[in-house]
Amino acid sequence: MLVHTRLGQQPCLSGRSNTAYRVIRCQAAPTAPSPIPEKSSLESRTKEGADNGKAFIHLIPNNGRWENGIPPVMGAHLMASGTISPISVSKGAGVDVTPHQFQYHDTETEASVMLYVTPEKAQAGLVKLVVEAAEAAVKAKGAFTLVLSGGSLPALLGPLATAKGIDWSKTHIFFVDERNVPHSSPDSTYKAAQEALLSKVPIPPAQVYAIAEGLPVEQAAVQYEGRLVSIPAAALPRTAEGGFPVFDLILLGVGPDGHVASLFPNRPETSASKGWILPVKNSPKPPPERITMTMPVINAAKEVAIVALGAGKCEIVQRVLEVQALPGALPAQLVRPRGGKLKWLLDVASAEGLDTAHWNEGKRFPRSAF
Ligand SMILES: O=C(O)[C@H](O)[C@@H](O)[C@H](O)[C@H](O)COP(=O)(O)O
Repeated sequence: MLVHTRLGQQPCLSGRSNTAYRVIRCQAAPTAPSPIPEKSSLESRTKEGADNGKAFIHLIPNNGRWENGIPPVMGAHLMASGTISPISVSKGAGVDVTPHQFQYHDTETEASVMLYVTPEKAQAGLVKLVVEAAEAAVKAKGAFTLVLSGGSLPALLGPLATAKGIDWSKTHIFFVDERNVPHSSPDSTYKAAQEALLSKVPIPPAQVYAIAEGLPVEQAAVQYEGRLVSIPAAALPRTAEGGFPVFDLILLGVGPDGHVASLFPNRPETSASKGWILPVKNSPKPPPERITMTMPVINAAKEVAIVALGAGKCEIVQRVLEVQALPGALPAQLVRPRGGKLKWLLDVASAEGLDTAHWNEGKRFPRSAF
Protein backbone atom coordinates (compact mmCIF):
# COMPACT_ATOMS: atom_id res chain seq x y z
CA MET A 1 0.00 0.00 0.00
CA LEU A 2 1.40 3.36 -0.82
CA VAL A 3 1.89 5.61 2.15
CA HIS A 4 0.77 9.11 1.38
CA THR A 5 3.30 11.14 3.25
CA ARG A 6 1.73 14.26 4.62
CA LEU A 7 4.42 16.83 4.75
CA GLY A 8 2.03 19.69 4.46
CA GLN A 9 2.73 20.98 7.93
CA GLN A 10 6.29 21.89 7.25
CA PRO A 11 7.35 23.57 4.08
CA CYS A 12 10.05 21.25 2.87
CA LEU A 13 11.98 21.62 -0.34
CA SER A 14 10.68 24.77 -1.73
CA GLY A 15 12.25 24.28 -5.16
CA ARG A 16 10.04 25.97 -7.64
CA SER A 17 7.44 23.29 -7.19
CA ASN A 18 6.72 24.19 -3.61
CA THR A 19 7.93 27.75 -3.53
CA ALA A 20 5.69 30.51 -2.35
CA TYR A 21 5.14 32.63 -5.43
CA ARG A 22 4.12 36.22 -5.60
CA VAL A 23 2.03 37.31 -8.53
CA ILE A 24 3.16 40.68 -9.78
CA ARG A 25 0.84 42.21 -12.29
CA CYS A 26 2.59 44.05 -15.09
CA GLN A 27 1.92 47.63 -16.02
CA ALA A 28 -1.25 48.35 -17.97
CA ALA A 29 -0.78 48.26 -21.72
CA PRO A 30 -0.63 51.67 -23.40
CA THR A 31 -3.23 50.50 -25.87
CA ALA A 32 -6.65 49.00 -25.24
CA PRO A 33 -6.08 45.32 -24.37
CA SER A 34 -7.41 42.69 -26.71
CA PRO A 35 -9.97 40.32 -25.13
CA ILE A 36 -8.30 37.67 -23.03
CA PRO A 37 -9.28 34.17 -24.12
CA GLU A 38 -12.13 33.35 -21.77
CA LYS A 39 -11.09 29.73 -21.53
CA SER A 40 -8.10 30.58 -19.46
CA SER A 41 -8.37 29.54 -15.86
CA LEU A 42 -5.51 31.68 -14.72
CA GLU A 43 -7.16 33.72 -11.96
CA SER A 44 -4.35 36.24 -11.86
CA ARG A 45 -4.72 36.98 -15.58
CA THR A 46 -5.25 40.71 -16.11
CA LYS A 47 -6.85 42.70 -18.90
CA GLU A 48 -3.92 45.10 -19.00
CA GLY A 49 -0.72 44.40 -20.84
CA ALA A 50 -2.03 41.42 -22.78
CA ASP A 51 -2.44 43.33 -25.99
CA ASN A 52 0.98 44.61 -26.91
CA GLY A 53 2.81 41.32 -26.58
CA LYS A 54 4.19 42.14 -23.19
CA ALA A 55 4.11 39.43 -20.62
CA PHE A 56 1.19 40.40 -18.45
CA ILE A 57 1.92 38.28 -15.44
CA HIS A 58 5.26 37.94 -13.76
CA LEU A 59 5.39 35.20 -11.16
CA ILE A 60 8.43 35.71 -9.02
CA PRO A 61 9.22 32.79 -6.82
CA ASN A 62 11.18 33.22 -3.65
CA ASN A 63 14.60 31.72 -3.74
CA GLY A 64 14.64 27.98 -3.88
CA ARG A 65 15.92 26.68 -0.59
CA TRP A 66 15.09 24.09 2.02
CA GLU A 67 13.03 26.20 4.37
CA ASN A 68 13.13 24.06 7.47
CA GLY A 69 15.87 21.62 6.74
CA ILE A 70 15.56 18.41 4.83
CA PRO A 71 12.23 16.74 5.67
CA PRO A 72 12.55 13.26 7.19
CA VAL A 73 10.38 11.65 4.56
CA MET A 74 10.06 12.59 0.90
CA GLY A 75 8.46 11.00 -2.06
CA ALA A 76 5.12 9.48 -2.98
CA HIS A 77 4.58 12.14 -5.60
CA LEU A 78 3.35 11.87 -9.11
CA MET A 79 6.39 12.27 -11.33
CA ALA A 80 6.73 13.32 -14.92
CA SER A 81 7.18 9.71 -15.86
CA GLY A 82 3.65 9.07 -14.65
CA THR A 83 4.82 6.86 -11.81
CA ILE A 84 4.74 7.66 -8.11
CA SER A 85 8.15 8.61 -6.84
CA PRO A 86 9.72 6.29 -4.31
CA ILE A 87 9.59 7.22 -0.65
CA SER A 88 12.95 8.19 0.72
CA VAL A 89 13.58 8.39 4.45
CA SER A 90 16.40 10.44 5.85
CA LYS A 91 17.38 11.43 9.35
CA GLY A 92 15.40 14.62 9.05
CA ALA A 93 15.89 18.30 9.45
CA GLY A 94 19.16 19.54 10.79
CA VAL A 95 20.73 16.13 11.12
CA ASP A 96 23.60 15.14 8.88
CA VAL A 97 21.64 13.62 6.08
CA THR A 98 23.08 11.59 3.26
CA PRO A 99 22.91 14.18 0.51
CA HIS A 100 20.39 13.41 -2.14
CA GLN A 101 21.74 12.59 -5.56
CA PHE A 102 21.07 16.16 -6.62
CA GLN A 103 22.06 18.98 -4.38
CA TYR A 104 19.78 21.96 -4.60
CA HIS A 105 22.29 24.72 -4.08
CA ASP A 106 21.24 27.34 -1.63
CA THR A 107 21.37 30.35 -3.83
CA GLU A 108 19.28 33.14 -5.15
CA THR A 109 17.93 32.70 -8.62
CA GLU A 110 15.94 35.58 -10.00
CA ALA A 111 13.18 33.55 -11.60
CA SER A 112 10.04 34.64 -13.36
CA VAL A 113 7.35 33.20 -15.57
CA MET A 114 6.60 35.34 -18.63
CA LEU A 115 3.11 34.59 -19.82
CA TYR A 116 2.04 35.67 -23.32
CA VAL A 117 -1.36 35.52 -24.92
CA THR A 118 -0.23 33.84 -28.13
CA PRO A 119 2.81 31.90 -29.41
CA GLU A 120 3.54 34.79 -31.78
CA LYS A 121 3.75 37.25 -28.89
CA ALA A 122 5.89 34.79 -26.95
CA GLN A 123 8.21 34.61 -29.96
CA ALA A 124 8.39 38.41 -29.99
CA GLY A 125 9.19 38.27 -26.28
CA LEU A 126 11.97 35.77 -26.97
CA VAL A 127 13.47 38.02 -29.66
CA LYS A 128 13.37 40.97 -27.26
CA LEU A 129 15.06 38.87 -24.57
CA VAL A 130 17.90 37.89 -26.92
CA VAL A 131 18.41 41.45 -28.19
CA GLU A 132 18.53 42.83 -24.64
CA ALA A 133 21.03 40.17 -23.57
CA ALA A 134 23.16 40.83 -26.65
CA GLU A 135 23.26 44.59 -26.10
CA ALA A 136 24.16 44.18 -22.42
CA ALA A 137 26.89 41.60 -23.11
CA VAL A 138 28.58 43.52 -25.92
CA LYS A 139 28.47 46.69 -23.82
CA ALA A 140 30.00 44.86 -20.85
CA LYS A 141 32.68 42.73 -22.54
CA GLY A 142 32.57 43.25 -26.29
CA ALA A 143 31.15 39.80 -26.97
CA PHE A 144 27.78 38.00 -26.75
CA THR A 145 27.65 34.24 -26.15
CA LEU A 146 24.29 32.68 -27.03
CA VAL A 147 23.54 28.98 -26.51
CA LEU A 148 20.75 27.25 -28.44
CA SER A 149 18.66 24.13 -27.87
CA GLY A 150 17.23 21.88 -30.53
CA GLY A 151 13.66 20.74 -31.07
CA SER A 152 11.18 23.49 -31.77
CA LEU A 153 13.43 26.30 -30.55
CA PRO A 154 15.52 27.09 -33.66
CA ALA A 155 12.40 27.77 -35.72
CA LEU A 156 11.46 30.56 -33.28
CA LEU A 157 14.71 32.44 -33.95
CA GLY A 158 14.01 33.63 -37.50
CA PRO A 159 12.94 37.18 -36.52
CA LEU A 160 16.39 37.72 -34.97
CA ALA A 161 17.73 38.04 -38.53
CA THR A 162 16.05 41.42 -38.89
CA ALA A 163 16.09 42.50 -35.25
CA LYS A 164 17.99 45.68 -34.44
CA GLY A 165 20.59 45.66 -31.69
CA ILE A 166 22.57 42.49 -32.32
CA ASP A 167 26.19 42.94 -33.46
CA TRP A 168 26.73 39.62 -35.23
CA SER A 169 30.46 40.32 -35.58
CA LYS A 170 30.65 40.07 -31.80
CA THR A 171 28.21 37.19 -31.35
CA HIS A 172 29.23 33.58 -30.66
CA ILE A 173 26.70 30.77 -31.06
CA PHE A 174 26.89 27.47 -29.15
CA PHE A 175 24.63 24.45 -28.71
CA VAL A 176 23.48 23.36 -25.26
CA ASP A 177 23.17 19.90 -26.75
CA GLU A 178 23.48 18.45 -30.20
CA ARG A 179 22.67 15.20 -31.87
CA ASN A 180 25.72 13.22 -33.00
CA VAL A 181 24.69 13.30 -36.65
CA PRO A 182 26.13 14.94 -39.80
CA HIS A 183 25.44 18.67 -40.11
CA SER A 184 23.39 17.84 -43.22
CA SER A 185 21.07 15.55 -41.27
CA PRO A 186 17.48 16.73 -40.69
CA ASP A 187 18.14 15.81 -37.05
CA SER A 188 21.00 18.29 -36.74
CA THR A 189 20.27 21.28 -34.51
CA TYR A 190 23.14 23.09 -36.23
CA LYS A 191 21.32 22.61 -39.56
CA ALA A 192 18.05 23.85 -38.06
CA ALA A 193 19.76 26.94 -36.62
CA GLN A 194 21.54 27.61 -39.92
CA GLU A 195 18.30 27.45 -41.89
CA ALA A 196 16.24 29.48 -39.42
CA LEU A 197 18.75 32.21 -38.63
CA LEU A 198 22.51 31.79 -39.01
CA SER A 199 22.55 31.66 -42.81
CA LYS A 200 20.69 35.00 -42.82
CA VAL A 201 23.03 37.04 -40.62
CA PRO A 202 26.65 38.21 -41.04
CA ILE A 203 28.07 36.08 -38.23
CA PRO A 204 31.66 34.93 -38.86
CA PRO A 205 31.47 31.14 -39.42
CA ALA A 206 34.25 30.59 -36.87
CA GLN A 207 31.90 32.04 -34.26
CA VAL A 208 29.33 29.30 -34.73
CA TYR A 209 30.52 26.37 -32.63
CA ALA A 210 29.12 23.26 -34.26
CA ILE A 211 30.15 19.82 -33.10
CA ALA A 212 32.73 17.85 -35.09
CA GLU A 213 31.14 15.40 -37.50
CA GLY A 214 31.84 11.71 -37.84
CA LEU A 215 33.31 11.10 -34.38
CA PRO A 216 32.22 8.54 -31.82
CA VAL A 217 30.00 10.43 -29.39
CA GLU A 218 32.54 10.25 -26.56
CA GLN A 219 35.16 11.91 -28.76
CA ALA A 220 32.65 14.44 -30.05
CA ALA A 221 32.00 15.51 -26.45
CA VAL A 222 35.71 15.80 -25.64
CA GLN A 223 36.35 17.74 -28.83
CA TYR A 224 33.50 20.18 -28.16
CA GLU A 225 34.60 20.76 -24.61
CA GLY A 226 38.14 21.38 -25.86
CA ARG A 227 36.87 24.09 -28.21
CA LEU A 228 34.99 25.82 -25.41
CA VAL A 229 37.89 25.61 -22.98
CA SER A 230 40.10 27.35 -25.54
CA ILE A 231 37.87 30.44 -25.65
CA PRO A 232 39.49 33.31 -23.72
CA ALA A 233 37.85 34.27 -20.44
CA ALA A 234 37.42 37.81 -21.77
CA ALA A 235 34.72 36.52 -24.12
CA LEU A 236 33.62 33.55 -22.01
CA PRO A 237 34.28 34.25 -18.31
CA ARG A 238 34.57 31.36 -15.86
CA THR A 239 32.88 31.00 -12.46
CA ALA A 240 35.13 31.53 -9.45
CA GLU A 241 33.90 28.23 -8.00
CA GLY A 242 34.40 25.29 -10.33
CA GLY A 243 35.67 27.34 -13.29
CA PHE A 244 32.52 26.74 -15.35
CA PRO A 245 31.90 28.89 -18.46
CA VAL A 246 29.50 31.80 -17.93
CA PHE A 247 27.40 32.09 -21.07
CA ASP A 248 25.37 35.24 -21.47
CA LEU A 249 22.13 33.54 -22.47
CA ILE A 250 21.10 29.90 -22.75
CA LEU A 251 17.81 29.10 -24.51
CA LEU A 252 16.28 25.80 -23.41
CA GLY A 253 13.21 23.81 -24.33
CA VAL A 254 11.64 21.26 -22.03
CA GLY A 255 10.57 17.75 -22.93
CA PRO A 256 7.41 15.92 -21.75
CA ASP A 257 9.55 14.09 -19.17
CA GLY A 258 10.98 17.33 -17.88
CA HIS A 259 14.33 17.00 -19.66
CA VAL A 260 16.29 20.05 -20.73
CA ALA A 261 19.18 19.94 -23.21
CA SER A 262 19.98 16.22 -23.31
CA LEU A 263 19.76 15.87 -19.54
CA PHE A 264 17.03 13.31 -18.96
CA PRO A 265 15.39 12.23 -15.69
CA ASN A 266 17.38 9.88 -13.49
CA ARG A 267 20.30 9.62 -15.89
CA PRO A 268 23.90 9.95 -14.65
CA GLU A 269 24.64 12.87 -16.97
CA THR A 270 21.93 14.90 -15.25
CA SER A 271 23.58 14.68 -11.85
CA ALA A 272 27.13 15.25 -13.10
CA SER A 273 28.80 17.97 -11.06
CA LYS A 274 32.01 18.07 -13.09
CA GLY A 275 32.82 18.64 -16.75
CA TRP A 276 31.34 20.98 -19.30
CA ILE A 277 30.22 18.60 -22.06
CA LEU A 278 29.13 14.97 -21.71
CA PRO A 279 28.25 12.28 -24.25
CA VAL A 280 24.75 10.81 -24.07
CA LYS A 281 23.96 7.35 -25.42
CA ASN A 282 20.55 5.67 -25.68
CA SER A 283 18.82 8.99 -25.35
CA PRO A 284 15.12 8.49 -24.52
CA LYS A 285 14.47 11.09 -27.21
CA PRO A 286 15.76 10.12 -30.65
CA PRO A 287 18.30 10.30 -32.11
CA PRO A 288 20.03 8.16 -29.51
CA GLU A 289 23.50 9.72 -29.47
CA ARG A 290 24.03 13.29 -28.35
CA ILE A 291 26.39 15.56 -26.53
CA THR A 292 25.12 17.89 -23.82
CA MET A 293 26.25 20.71 -21.59
CA THR A 294 26.09 19.71 -17.94
CA MET A 295 23.74 21.21 -15.36
CA PRO A 296 26.58 23.15 -13.64
CA VAL A 297 27.31 24.83 -17.00
CA ILE A 298 23.64 25.69 -17.48
CA ASN A 299 23.47 27.03 -13.94
CA ALA A 300 26.60 29.12 -14.42
CA ALA A 301 24.88 31.22 -17.10
CA LYS A 302 24.02 34.86 -16.60
CA GLU A 303 20.54 34.13 -17.92
CA VAL A 304 18.56 31.04 -18.89
CA ALA A 305 15.23 31.10 -20.72
CA ILE A 306 13.07 27.99 -20.90
CA VAL A 307 10.68 28.32 -23.83
CA ALA A 308 7.59 26.12 -23.55
CA LEU A 309 4.75 26.98 -25.90
CA GLY A 310 1.54 25.24 -26.93
CA ALA A 311 -0.90 22.82 -25.34
CA GLY A 312 1.58 19.98 -25.61
CA LYS A 313 3.67 21.59 -22.89
CA CYS A 314 0.76 22.23 -20.51
CA GLU A 315 1.22 19.09 -18.42
CA ILE A 316 4.97 19.31 -17.97
CA VAL A 317 4.87 23.04 -17.25
CA GLN A 318 2.35 22.39 -14.47
CA ARG A 319 4.43 19.57 -13.05
CA VAL A 320 7.69 21.48 -13.12
CA LEU A 321 6.26 24.63 -11.59
CA GLU A 322 3.71 23.15 -9.21
CA VAL A 323 4.52 19.57 -8.35
CA GLN A 324 7.05 18.66 -5.71
CA ALA A 325 9.16 15.85 -7.04
CA LEU A 326 12.18 14.03 -5.83
CA PRO A 327 15.31 15.93 -6.73
CA GLY A 328 16.34 15.01 -10.23
CA ALA A 329 13.01 13.55 -11.25
CA LEU A 330 12.44 16.64 -13.36
CA PRO A 331 15.70 18.03 -14.69
CA ALA A 332 13.95 21.29 -15.56
CA GLN A 333 13.53 21.86 -11.81
CA LEU A 334 17.30 21.75 -11.41
CA VAL A 335 17.76 24.77 -13.69
CA ARG A 336 18.60 27.52 -11.20
CA PRO A 337 21.33 29.85 -12.47
CA ARG A 338 23.44 30.73 -9.44
CA GLY A 339 23.02 34.46 -9.02
CA GLY A 340 21.63 34.53 -12.54
CA LYS A 341 18.23 35.00 -14.12
CA LEU A 342 15.77 32.27 -15.10
CA LYS A 343 12.77 33.06 -17.26
CA TRP A 344 10.03 30.70 -18.38
CA LEU A 345 8.36 31.89 -21.60
CA LEU A 346 4.86 30.47 -21.78
CA ASP A 347 1.73 31.12 -23.78
CA VAL A 348 -1.87 30.67 -22.67
CA ALA A 349 -1.98 27.10 -23.97
CA SER A 350 1.12 25.92 -22.12
CA ALA A 351 0.20 27.82 -18.94
CA GLU A 352 -3.39 26.56 -18.89
CA GLY A 353 -2.71 23.99 -16.21
CA LEU A 354 -1.23 26.45 -13.73
CA ASP A 355 -3.20 27.47 -10.70
CA THR A 356 -1.39 30.61 -9.71
CA ALA A 357 -3.94 31.53 -7.03
CA HIS A 358 -2.30 28.85 -4.86
CA TRP A 359 1.25 29.88 -5.62
CA ASN A 360 1.20 32.19 -2.63
CA GLU A 361 0.43 29.37 -0.25
CA GLY A 362 4.01 28.39 0.39
CA LYS A 363 2.93 25.71 2.79
CA ARG A 364 0.44 23.97 0.52
CA PHE A 365 1.86 20.54 -0.07
CA PRO A 366 1.90 18.23 -1.91
CA ARG A 367 0.99 20.16 -4.95
CA SER A 368 0.50 17.05 -6.94
CA ALA A 369 -3.08 15.94 -7.12
CA PHE A 370 -1.91 12.56 -5.79
O1 LIG B 1 18.01 18.54 -29.14
C1 LIG B 1 16.98 18.48 -28.49
O2 LIG B 1 16.13 17.61 -28.64
C2 LIG B 1 16.68 19.57 -27.50
O3 LIG B 1 17.72 20.28 -27.08
C3 LIG B 1 15.75 19.13 -26.42
O4 LIG B 1 16.21 19.33 -25.12
C4 LIG B 1 14.50 19.94 -26.65
O5 LIG B 1 14.74 21.29 -26.27
C5 LIG B 1 13.34 19.39 -25.86
O6 LIG B 1 13.21 18.02 -26.15
C6 LIG B 1 12.04 20.13 -26.25
O7 LIG B 1 11.85 19.93 -27.61
P1 LIG B 1 10.54 20.55 -28.31
O8 LIG B 1 10.60 22.02 -28.02
O9 LIG B 1 10.68 20.24 -29.76
O10 LIG B 1 9.36 19.91 -27.66
